[in-house]
Amino acid sequence: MTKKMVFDILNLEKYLNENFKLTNYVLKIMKYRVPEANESNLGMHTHADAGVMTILHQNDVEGLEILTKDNGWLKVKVSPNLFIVMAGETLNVWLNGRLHVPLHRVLMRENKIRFTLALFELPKSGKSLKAIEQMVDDEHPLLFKPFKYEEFIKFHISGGQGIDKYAVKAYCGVSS
Ligand SMILES: O=C(O)CCC(=O)C(=O)O
Ligand SMILES: [Fe+2]
Repeated sequence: MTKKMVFDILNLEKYLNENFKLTNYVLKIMKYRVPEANESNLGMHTHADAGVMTILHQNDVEGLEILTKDNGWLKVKVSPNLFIVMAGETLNVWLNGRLHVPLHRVLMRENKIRFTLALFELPKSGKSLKAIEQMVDDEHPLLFKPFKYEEFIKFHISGGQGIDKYAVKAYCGVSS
């Protein structure tokens, strides 16, 4: 739904049906245990989601923090009615950088086990992922080289991105 809204706003409706064939959905429940006294309270390090879109929902334990454009950490309040929708780096590859992809992390500040329900929209294997032609012009030069998600994952697992938090950008970003 959110992806449809984004495509509509950018006049990309005609690409939407084709685009849906490129992805799968994966539902995950994540459990974060309470850190031991001698452990860091970092539940998940700072990252951008590499896929297309993520929808997150939490139980009653806070912890998700989103890096704002002015470099502050926004602590997400939990609510039974709150679903967080986040753009991932692959969406921005298709849109040639038109979106802001948020960096985020999890800090375990409360002394409680934390659960997150996450629905990830992820690219299918074997498909070439590249900017939609309409998004590339003289004012918006190509920002990412075409790539395959499974090859990116190999690079990511091998630590190829180094300390770069935008892993897809580190993998196939066009250097200016
Ligand atoms: O647990 C959370 O709130 C965030 C999880 C997350 O960022 C992820 O799985 O990519
Ligand atoms: Fe994430």
